[in-house]
Amino acid sequence: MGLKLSIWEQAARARADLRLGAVVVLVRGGAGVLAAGAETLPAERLDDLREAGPVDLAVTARRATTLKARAYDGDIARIAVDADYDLARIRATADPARDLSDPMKGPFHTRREGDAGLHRAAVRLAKQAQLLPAALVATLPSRKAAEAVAREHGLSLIDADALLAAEVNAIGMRPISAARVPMEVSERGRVHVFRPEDGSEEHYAIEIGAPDRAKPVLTRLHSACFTGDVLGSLKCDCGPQLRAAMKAMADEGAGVLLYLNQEGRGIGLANKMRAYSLQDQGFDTVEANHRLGFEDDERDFRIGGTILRRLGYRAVRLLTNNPRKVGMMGNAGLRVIERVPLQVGETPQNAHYLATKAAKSGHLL
Ligand SMILES: Nc1nc2c(ncn2[C@@H]2O[C@H](COP(=O)(O)OP(=O)(O)OP(=O)(O)O)[C@@H](O)[C@H]2O)c(=O)[nH]1
Ligand SMILES: [Zn+2]
Repeated sequence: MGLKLSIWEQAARARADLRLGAVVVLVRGGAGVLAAGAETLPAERLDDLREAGPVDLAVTARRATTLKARAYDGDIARIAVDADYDLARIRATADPARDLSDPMKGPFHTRREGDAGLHRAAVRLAKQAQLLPAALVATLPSRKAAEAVAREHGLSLIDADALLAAEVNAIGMRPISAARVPMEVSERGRVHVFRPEDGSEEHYAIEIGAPDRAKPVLTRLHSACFTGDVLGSLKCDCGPQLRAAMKAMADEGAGVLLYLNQEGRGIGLANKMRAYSLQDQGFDTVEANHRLGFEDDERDFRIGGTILRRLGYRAVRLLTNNPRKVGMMGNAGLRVIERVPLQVGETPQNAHYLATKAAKSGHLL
């Protein structure tokens, strides 16, 4: 029957479940677990997890470093949640907000026996759901037992290997709608909305002027920055970059702006504000992401390449200072004929931020 959910559909549903505080079931080989977001799980469900089996808090190796917990599983650490751990302590372990004012209550016991594949998938789902990258994981006796729990309680059931494998392929993008939007910089504007086939956030392509598909088009891959784009925040250079890119396209008579909903370099606005709060405590933009348990950049720029190809473009002149964007466009089958620097909007408030990106994230000055 065609009613069976695809791995994308299962993952989209599980992301929504985690955001709500619901428990999902993950299976791999003969093993199965219950998994939940450390940030969202209600207190009464922690007792249910404990009844089901031994509970771990799965965090990234980045977060484990801050906690001084040993990560035996490469990118993941499995912290044993002892019986005396309450939810407040679990959340304080996952959330760095009070690392300084309320220093960690370690030492932590991290597991090294057994396999972390299910924990890795749980953290991956939490990241995709734009929650703190930390998951509570209760190990069940077997895959069969896990499947029975999923059936009995109507919980989402996902194969962990299929979830992690699905990310390897670039996501398909469906064009949904498009219309003319005259703008201040150019009366000839056209906004296209694309919907990813994995049910994640929509992205936009804005054609300015009259781009010729036979020639390399002036292009900007812009990641959403609510604070910079909308509020005019002085902490970053996003707003000035956005406007300068649009003006360059208008001056040239043609260009494509890709407005990608990857707020906070892919961690979402809630986590970005957590990162800003850490920056208020003295950490730089990269350290703040790491303390939260994220990489400094969690974006997948293949999205932009896929959209450009759908629109019929094959070669670009890319407005950016970020060499990773150039590399990823190449991976998505777009030829980058030229990198066009985009250095605007330096303020006293963002000078340190820009210097950090140059020193630690490879941005070109
Ligand atoms: N996590 C995090 N994200 C931030 C911070 N400051 C800005 N951002 C996000 O960074 C992204 C802006 O990056 P871009 O300007 O697209 O890209 P870039 O990597 O700086 O490369 P350029 O093309 O050279 O501008 C947006 O998604 C912002 O929301 C921060 O301190 N922490
Ligand atoms: Zn910004």
